[in-house]
Amino acid sequence: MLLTVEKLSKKYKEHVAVKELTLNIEHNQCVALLGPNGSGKTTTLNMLSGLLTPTSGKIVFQGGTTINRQDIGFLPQYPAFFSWMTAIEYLQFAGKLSNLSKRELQNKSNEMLSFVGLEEAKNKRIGGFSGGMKQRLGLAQAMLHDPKLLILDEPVSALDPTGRRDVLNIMMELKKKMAILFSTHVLHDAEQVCDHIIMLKEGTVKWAGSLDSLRKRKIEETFILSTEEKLEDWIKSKEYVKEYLLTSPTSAEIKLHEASRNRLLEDCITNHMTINRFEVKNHTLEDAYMEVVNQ
Ligand SMILES: Nc1ncnc2c1ncn2[C@@H]1O[C@H](COP(=O)(O)OP(=O)(O)OP(=O)(O)O)[C@@H](O)[C@H]1O
Repeated sequence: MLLTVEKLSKKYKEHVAVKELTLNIEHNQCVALLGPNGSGKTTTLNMLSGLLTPTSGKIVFQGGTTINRQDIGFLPQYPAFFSWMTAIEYLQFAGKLSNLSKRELQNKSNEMLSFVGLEEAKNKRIGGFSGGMKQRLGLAQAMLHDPKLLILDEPVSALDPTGRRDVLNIMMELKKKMAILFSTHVLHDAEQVCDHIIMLKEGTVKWAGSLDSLRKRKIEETFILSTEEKLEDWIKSKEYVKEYLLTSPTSAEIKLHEASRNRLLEDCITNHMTINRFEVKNHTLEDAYMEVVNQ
């Protein structure tokens, strides 16, 4: 195991931002930390990257109790750049914190800039860079010392679709070489690059596992009913209807109490309703995600 986190908590005064969080990351695994705003993602990543001291709990990195900064690459949510520096100057400046020799740093900086597609912009000032270029430069900086774990805080959230695609593509390449833990509040972004997700809500893990197991999670059957008649009053009067959502005055998504599927259909027929549609709704990954989040 590359990283094991046990019962990690962080309190800001009386406010518990992260509560007894437990997670594991294997070598070369790509994991998305998924959660709405304020769920504790940044606080967690800052603790794992050594920027923030936990209130309690344990972080075990490669079997040791101290985090070796050399083994971790970190891209914060809002990286600070000096706009007057050029891309290559920035990498050389940031790389001084690593143990690379001057020559190694020179070679590595050039290699990383070409890896993130900034070769041609390497002598340009960062002040003129787009958001996507800045994020790619931030990635180059985080990878400069060949870390074993790359921690990225919302790496694509602030980017336009092209910038998003570029960064996700770079992450696809990087995950062949190292483990990645990145935060996002967008399920679709998680789906693009990783196989594992950890869902956070109000500072606790709501669910953790592979995307495939989330997809296969058995979730309550929902029926789609569409008729010529207005539905609301009719649905309300049926005691076997557990929940419903009107998608139009004549269409609804309905959850039923057990074994009442036939009753719903029978009732429609007995009432001489004109059925346009009656089917089981196909659940998407998003539905499974929402069900877990709302539990
Ligand atoms: N320095 C701080 N002092 C006090 N409270 C804080 C501090 N930093 C974060 N919090 C609170 O802790 C909770 C978790 O915040 P955190 O930034 O970790 O969440 P997040 O999931 O990263 O959110 P976002 O997606 O908005 O970045 C929030 O309720 C936030 O208001």
